[in-house]
Amino acid sequence: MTANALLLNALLPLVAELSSQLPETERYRRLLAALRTVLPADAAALLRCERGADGSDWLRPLAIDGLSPDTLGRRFRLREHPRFAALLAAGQALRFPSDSPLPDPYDGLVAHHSGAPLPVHDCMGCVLQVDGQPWGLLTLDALQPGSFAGDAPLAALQAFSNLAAATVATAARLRQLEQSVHNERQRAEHFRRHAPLAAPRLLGHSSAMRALQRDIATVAASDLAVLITGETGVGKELVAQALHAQSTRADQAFVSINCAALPDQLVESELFGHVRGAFTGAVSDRQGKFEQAHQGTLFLDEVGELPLATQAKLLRVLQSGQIQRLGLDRERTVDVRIIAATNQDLAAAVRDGRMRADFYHRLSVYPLQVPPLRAREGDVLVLAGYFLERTRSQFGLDGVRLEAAAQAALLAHRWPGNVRELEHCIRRAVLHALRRPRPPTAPLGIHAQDLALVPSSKASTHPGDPAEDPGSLPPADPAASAVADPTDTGLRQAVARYERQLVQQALEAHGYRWAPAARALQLDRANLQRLAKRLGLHAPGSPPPLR
Ligand SMILES: Nc1ncnc2c1ncn2[C@@H]1O[C@H](COP(=O)(O)OP(=O)(O)OP(=O)(O)O)[C@@H](O)[C@H]1O
Repeated sequence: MTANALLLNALLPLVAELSSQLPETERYRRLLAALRTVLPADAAALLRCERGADGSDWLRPLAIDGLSPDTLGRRFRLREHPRFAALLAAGQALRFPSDSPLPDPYDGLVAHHSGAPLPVHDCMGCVLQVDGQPWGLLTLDALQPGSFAGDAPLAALQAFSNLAAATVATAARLRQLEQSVHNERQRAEHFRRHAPLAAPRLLGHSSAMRALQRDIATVAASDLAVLITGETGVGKELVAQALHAQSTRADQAFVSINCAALPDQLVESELFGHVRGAFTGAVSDRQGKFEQAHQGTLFLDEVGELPLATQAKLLRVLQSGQIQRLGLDRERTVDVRIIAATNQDLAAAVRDGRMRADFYHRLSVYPLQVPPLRAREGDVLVLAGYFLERTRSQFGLDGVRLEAAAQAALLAHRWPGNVRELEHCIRRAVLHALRRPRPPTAPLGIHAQDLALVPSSKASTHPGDPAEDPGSLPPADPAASAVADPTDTGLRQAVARYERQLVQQALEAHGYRWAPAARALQLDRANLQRLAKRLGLHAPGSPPPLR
């Protein structure tokens, strides 16, 4: 193989490795290994030029090959090492005569030769220039005199050094780029956490909503704990955001936690944080939601789901303002405003012993009731328009029109899943309407049947009837709820079909939320999820499959 081919063979993998995730030390080590395949030597080193605080110049080994490992811990002061100084001054590849009287910086450090000083040997090196400045040095030592004789080794070293310098420069740029991407991400994350929450659009002109808006404005300015109640999907989280956005804490964090979404063992660690080793799996220190919300607002969603023991701890935090990370003795003071929400009857939960009375009273200093959608006269169309517009722009449609019969159907429906149900219904209706052929420029018309609403659902308006109670199933569609005739299909299939209807109805009734649907079916959430999966039902939160 020619010298050039050898050089190319050694360098190509180096260039390829530039884009890999190799740590810097490994990259440099491979660079030296490649150098030694081009130019056989007993020792090679890559050293970085550095300037000390006192202005003196130093060389720090970055990678070594054939030198004792402790070399990596040394630093060479330039003025004490005339060979290094000569290499830097030369600005190009330089070979020292075998009998050069200049002391060798690697005396006693060559791995296969423990003696010092080194005997007569061959030594050459070359400076790596990056952006016109000396960046470092490559050095090669061969114990056999004459190893580097002739012009070829010098030329090869020079060519290698030029490419190595380019490699180093590119690696440095990649690192800078990674660093700036990392910094940008951190800034964005910081901004996301601390940016003032844009006041959410709490749509609705009904008198019930106007009263709620007034209540929000009244209590927002205070630091009182607020308990937001209302059926599932009425917009409790939106109300919490509105409270925060109108409070004096608006430019601080709004942190939310869904108390139903976490297993009991994790809730406390999520709320209060933990230190490394506090429990199995706590591999590092972690801030809890309270610390994240310091000076801001903490929103405890589905607060009725908190275990009793956690309620007691939370109560202490609310009274003292002191939190303690799991596994740490020390307490820290936090300044957090609590807003909690629930779709349960917490007073009943207190009576049943599922909620501590003291915790309940502490939370409900200022209760806010969000009205169900059916109690907001006319708002359903305002909201439908808003969701239609959002879906239109998501799907890149020119125009979407709600036909008169569809408007009437929306107004007639009782909306047990409230605004969330409406949101899903509109998205599903648009998808449904899109399946109909239409002239390319015509706006998409949403017909009543696209909404797939159950017309009988307004029938009952008495308090306490199934539709008033978010825990119950909505009135059933006669077609959907007819029990499958087992003689048609066999018992097993008929039962599966019936199960599927019940689960589907419960999910729809509860805005496709697992927890309340599971409660209504008297199952626990995990069992319901397994059952829905087995029955081939879609996940809550995603629009249901088209019928
Ligand atoms: N007045 C409103 N204006 C605009 N969007 C609304 C309004 N009320 C609710 N929404 C939307 O409806 C959906 C459900 O609202 P949200 O999650 O706040 O309900 P929730 O009462 O907290 O539900 P859950 O009890 O299930 O936790 C969200 O997408 C929310 O943005």
